[in-house]
Amino acid sequence: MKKPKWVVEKEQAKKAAAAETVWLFGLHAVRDALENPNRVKLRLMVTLNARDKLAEAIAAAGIEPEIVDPRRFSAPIDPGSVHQGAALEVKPLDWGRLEDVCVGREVPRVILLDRVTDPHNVGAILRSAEVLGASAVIGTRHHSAPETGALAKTASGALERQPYLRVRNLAEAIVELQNMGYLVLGLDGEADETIEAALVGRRDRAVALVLGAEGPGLRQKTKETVDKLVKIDAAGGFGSLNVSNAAAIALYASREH
Ligand SMILES: C[S@@+](CC[C@H](N)C(=O)[O-])C[C@H]1O[C@@H](n2cnc3c(N)ncnc32)[C@H](O)[C@@H]1O
Repeated sequence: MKKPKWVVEKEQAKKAAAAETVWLFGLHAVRDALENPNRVKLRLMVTLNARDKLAEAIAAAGIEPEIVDPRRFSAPIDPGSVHQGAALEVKPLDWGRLEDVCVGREVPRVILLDRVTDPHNVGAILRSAEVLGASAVIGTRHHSAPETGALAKTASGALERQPYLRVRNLAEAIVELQNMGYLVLGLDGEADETIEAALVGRRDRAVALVLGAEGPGLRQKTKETVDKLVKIDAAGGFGSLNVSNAAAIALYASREH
């Protein structure tokens, strides 16, 4: 019996967390990784059709592709995935330390994820973070989505450009950001104050936005460590947003308008 997609993704994430290499797939994700000079590329598998579509990027990367019959493409990547005839084995990117990616921009915005495990959500957050000009997305080393093909595909190239760091301890990272001068806001649908109200007169400050996991939301320790809990005002008065939608809205609301 075919395994459900979420089971396959969970297994992949477990393997990716332990493995030294990752398979990226899909034309967009593979092209952007091929074009990234900082990416260590190990093996490229393509159909003839995909090779033609990726010709420029393949030439620029100087990698010899292995041509694969489209009907036999499943190995070594997840058979259920939409690979579009292209898969690239890479080493995960190394973005360095928190202080390397969270300083340097004039008015930085950073997103922190408190155990967000769904690779599609993290991929979508990376994509929004890049579009909306965030400096970095920070997750936790354990219990958060590692770099996988599914994440890269949803990020649609943003994984190559948007720093994605996974730290050992989120509360410590929050304190580190506070020491760097960041105002750290925890996003919580039950908070009393809106994000807009919390930012009145503070838009020129560096801001970090902390979002919670799909089921449990922010952990108690995270709630106690942030400077303030804020909500995105829900017009309907009930229900919560998907975490990637909440991240995009919060990021947009926190910008210097
Ligand atoms: C699906 S929600 C989790 C819902 C969870 N039951 C809770 O109590 O927070 C995932 C994350 O998205 C963010 N979020 C969703 N809706 C929000 C809202 N209206 N205001 C602020 N943050 C929200 C929060 O960070 C939340 O932890």
